[in-house]
Amino acid sequence: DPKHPLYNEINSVIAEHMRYADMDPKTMEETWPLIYEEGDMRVYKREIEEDGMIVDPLKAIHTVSGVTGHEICHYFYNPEVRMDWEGTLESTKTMEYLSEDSLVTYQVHKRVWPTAQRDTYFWSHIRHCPSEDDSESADYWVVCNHSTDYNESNCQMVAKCVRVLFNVALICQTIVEPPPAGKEISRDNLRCRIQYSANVNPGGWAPASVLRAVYKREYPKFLKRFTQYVIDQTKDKPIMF
Ligand SMILES: O=S(=O)(CCO)c1ccc(-c2ccc(C3CCCC3)c([C@@H]3C[C@@H]3c3ccccn3)c2)cc1
Repeated sequence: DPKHPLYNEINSVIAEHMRYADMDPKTMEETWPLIYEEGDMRVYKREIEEDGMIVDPLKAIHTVSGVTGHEICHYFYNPEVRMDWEGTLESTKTMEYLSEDSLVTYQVHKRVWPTAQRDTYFWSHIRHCPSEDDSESADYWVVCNHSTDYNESNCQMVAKCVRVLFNVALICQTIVEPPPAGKEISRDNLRCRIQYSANVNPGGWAPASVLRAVYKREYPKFLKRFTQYVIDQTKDKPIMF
């Protein structure tokens, strides 16, 4: 029985993202042009236009030491800390908690000259996908942010903003190097493999050259800033497995 009106939609969007989980860099590079590489971070992008709109899908694979997938997803999902790490936002407002793992948010992005200011209205969902008993499958934590029009009429929107439509997923896998026998697991034994995918439709006219420059500049910056934020927030805290 659907727990709330978006329950079924969320389930099918998550299932779709999980189908593409675990893209290894080899397979990626065959079909996704690499646009940025720094340390363990690789950012890939395809150039796609839909009725004259730049809708370039983006995928990033990153490995971050010292944190778990649960911690990465916890801070990515938590609306209370969004402004602490999201440098491109002017405002964020939690409109409604659908359950403790699903909520609806309205955000206004900082204007990207010369384009009109953008806003987003989306559901967020956080989920732990444990590996099955056969332990073939891996253990994932997932957060998905997806545009919606659910109860939009209740939302006081900022005038003149162009609505961006998007579908974003953050899929994380924790790798634990077992510590010496009898020793407790410390953050030195942790690595988190992150797969970030973003499909963003800018929602209205924007010059292709400007958009592609923004994508190329903003995504790596965004991923670096967010992952560093989680490292800083968790370093003196007990590990969230
Ligand atoms: O990971 S999330 O779910 C985190 C929720 O806060 C998310 C991240 C980014 C966006 C996003 C929204 C608008 C725009 C553009 C479109 C025209 C003018 C602004 C962009 C462009 C790609 C560039 C960009 C990338 C990263 C950060 C900010 N800017 C991205 C949406 C959601």
